[in-house]
Amino acid sequence: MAGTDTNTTAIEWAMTELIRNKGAMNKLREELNAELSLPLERKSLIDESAVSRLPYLNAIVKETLRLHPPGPLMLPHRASETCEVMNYTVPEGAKILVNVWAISRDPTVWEDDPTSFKPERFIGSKVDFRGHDFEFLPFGAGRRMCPGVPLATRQISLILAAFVRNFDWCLPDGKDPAELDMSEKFGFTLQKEQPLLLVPNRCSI
Ligand code: HEM
Repeated sequence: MAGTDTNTTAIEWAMTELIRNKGAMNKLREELNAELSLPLERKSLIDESAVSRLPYLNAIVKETLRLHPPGPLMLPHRASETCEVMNYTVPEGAKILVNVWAISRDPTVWEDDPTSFKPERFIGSKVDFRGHDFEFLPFGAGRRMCPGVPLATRQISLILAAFVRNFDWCLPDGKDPAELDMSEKFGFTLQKEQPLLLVPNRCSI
């Protein structure tokens, strides 16, 4: 699946959600300013080692991957032998597509308003994307799980942190974020149908 479309799609969706959820954007900026407040750090790019000290940023990355998994059907798998899954027979050789998009919005698993962007649901939660929590599989699971997880999560976190720490963002022409078109373009990756257009203003601090 590889890492350009997937990473850019995740960052675009994260910024889309943050621009619509001012509270989350402000909370992230507060966390970044509090954690990275040394004068030297303030001037430099955000260091990779800082990411582990930023729980709200990590929660935002997870919540974005939950609501907008860049690989909505993972990659096709093939059953190596006939097996029974929940009273269904899956014949040997069948092509299997796992609907990660639907699983990560399933109201029987995600009870707290599953279609809303709420990074807080991951604060204090052990649910992770390492392939052990089957309700949250943005990178797949098992032997063919995405090998790019460490690179992807670092890149997405660092880019988002740099965006939010250094700039105030708004929509062009004073457009109201509530009116943003949230349509998805279904394909190999789950892109935004209308690309996100934002105007950056340099932050004063
Ligand atoms: C947000 C970013 C990314 C997401 C959501 C993502 C998601 C996925 C998913 C769902 C799969 C299929 C897993 C399965 O079928 O069990 C996959 C496979 C793969 N990904 Fe990623 N990926 C991302 C970034 C990357 C990056 C950065 C790289 C490499 C630098 C990468 C390389 C690969 C490769 C090589 C495979 C095929 C693995 C195999 O078939 O054995 N991915 N990815």
